[in-house]
Amino acid sequence: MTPHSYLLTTAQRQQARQRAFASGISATDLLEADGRAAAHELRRRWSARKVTVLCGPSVTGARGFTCARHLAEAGFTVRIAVPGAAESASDPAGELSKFWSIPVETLNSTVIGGADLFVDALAGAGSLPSLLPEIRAALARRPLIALDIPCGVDPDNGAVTFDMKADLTIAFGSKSPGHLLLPGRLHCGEVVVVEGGLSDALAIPTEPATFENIPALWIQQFPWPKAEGHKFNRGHALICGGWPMTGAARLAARACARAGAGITTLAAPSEAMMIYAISLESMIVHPISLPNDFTKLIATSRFSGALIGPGAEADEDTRSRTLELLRTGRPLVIDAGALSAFSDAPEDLYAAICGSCVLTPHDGEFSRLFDTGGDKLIRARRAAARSGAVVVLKGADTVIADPDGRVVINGNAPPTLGTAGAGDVLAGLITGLLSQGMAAFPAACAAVWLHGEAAEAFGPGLIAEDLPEMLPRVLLSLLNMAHPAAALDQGAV
Ligand SMILES: NC(=O)C1=CN([C@@H]2O[C@H](COP(=O)(O)OP(=O)(O)OC[C@H]3O[C@@H](n4cnc5c(N)ncnc54)[C@H](OP(=O)(O)O)[C@@H]3O)[C@@H](O)[C@H]2O)[C@@H](O)CC1
Repeated sequence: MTPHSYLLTTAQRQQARQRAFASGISATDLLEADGRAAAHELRRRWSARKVTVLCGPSVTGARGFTCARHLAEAGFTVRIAVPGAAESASDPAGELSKFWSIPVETLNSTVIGGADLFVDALAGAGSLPSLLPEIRAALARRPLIALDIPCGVDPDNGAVTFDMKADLTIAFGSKSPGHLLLPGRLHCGEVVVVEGGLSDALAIPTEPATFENIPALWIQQFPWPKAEGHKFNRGHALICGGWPMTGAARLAARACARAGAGITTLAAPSEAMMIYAISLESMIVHPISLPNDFTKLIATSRFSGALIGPGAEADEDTRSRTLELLRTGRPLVIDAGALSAFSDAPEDLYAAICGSCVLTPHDGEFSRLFDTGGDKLIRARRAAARSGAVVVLKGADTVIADPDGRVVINGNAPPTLGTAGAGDVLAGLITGLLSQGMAAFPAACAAVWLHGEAAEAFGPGLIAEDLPEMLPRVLLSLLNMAHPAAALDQGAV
């Protein structure tokens, strides 16, 4: 895992600052570097104009003061406004005030009026109920740039207590979970990370580690086809099909094959045999008629990864098949009906999980199996620790948690992914990667990222069937990132 995708909580940032102080860097040095970097980013985007910087009493407020000075030196007409009495503005760095030449004013309609640009350096100032509606309305009429994170967004979990939306958020050194988790993400606008005063080395956090889902996290482990490979050693995936909802497993099977599985076998209820056989031309469809057909299939098949749940009834049959698959010890994805089949006794599922296993619940399925208290990071982390499986807690801000405590937050999913069958495709993608030997946590992260990229590449009008068909394009750009020379060989420019 690369340090560049670390997401730092407030406590981890404070610890990083303490490490910086212990290494001889002063608070003033850090704030100067952060303020200068923020001003540089603003100057890159806007020419000199009238800007009002709203500074709270926290470290973010101090960054605002420093940024304001750098903007003034660059020719901007700058006003500084603080909530409450101007004379009560604190100086967190202790020494910074000697650099201020701009008068500090009380935040009110007058100081807001006439500005072309606003900088929100209020983070950590609480919910600011004192910001009057007319001030908020004025702020909404001009570009609003937040330092660290918009006022009212909790950096640790994305909870929102105050409705102020930024057009751009400037984060220092790394993002925070609140930049990616909903609803906070919707208040951040574009998020840009600038290099502030804290070096990467100082910012590497103590546990628990949380990351943004970027290819650098897992690209080295991605199972590209090998020159000496053939279909039997590229991964053999077993997909358990349902009836009468056959679409779900068919979508999963297509995604699984597109993710690179050399062979995809579908275990099909005999009533649905023809449907599966006709629509999945390159796949092996294996009929399941008698009660022990499934047992025989998994005893004789050399599958290296399996999926159960899409389109399956949440009943005793599904439950016992899931347990049978778990007993093989081979990599397994448990989704949809196979998760809900354990609603009455989730402990039975936890007890049976061993080896490489991924659970892919949406919020509804999650609530049937796990404790729903706490924010999304807490819920996913606790569920992974409790079950011993990698948990993919789906949503617009999908969180992937490993039982060892690592968590990844995904940020590339467009709203079009909220469509029937998209979850089935994701389950198939994970299965395809698992069956090729990729470990459960990176496989889940990679699949979630590919899923988001495929939807983004397709654009508006997406239905789940489009996702597997977009994968070749997305995989080619991933190959470009991994091995630029190899991608050139395939005609990429
Ligand atoms: N072509 C096919 O064959 C297709 C087959 N499919 C198959 O259908 C099966 C049923 O899947 P399912 O997810 O629709 O139903 P189910 O498990 O009853 O949960 C639904 C309840 O949970 C809640 N809920 C909360 N958050 C939620 C969220 N993010 N997404 C969804 N629900 C959420 C919500 O409760 P509410 O918020 O309404 O109170 C809702 O009422 C499954 O096997 C799947 O593979 C489909 O994939 C489509 C294509």
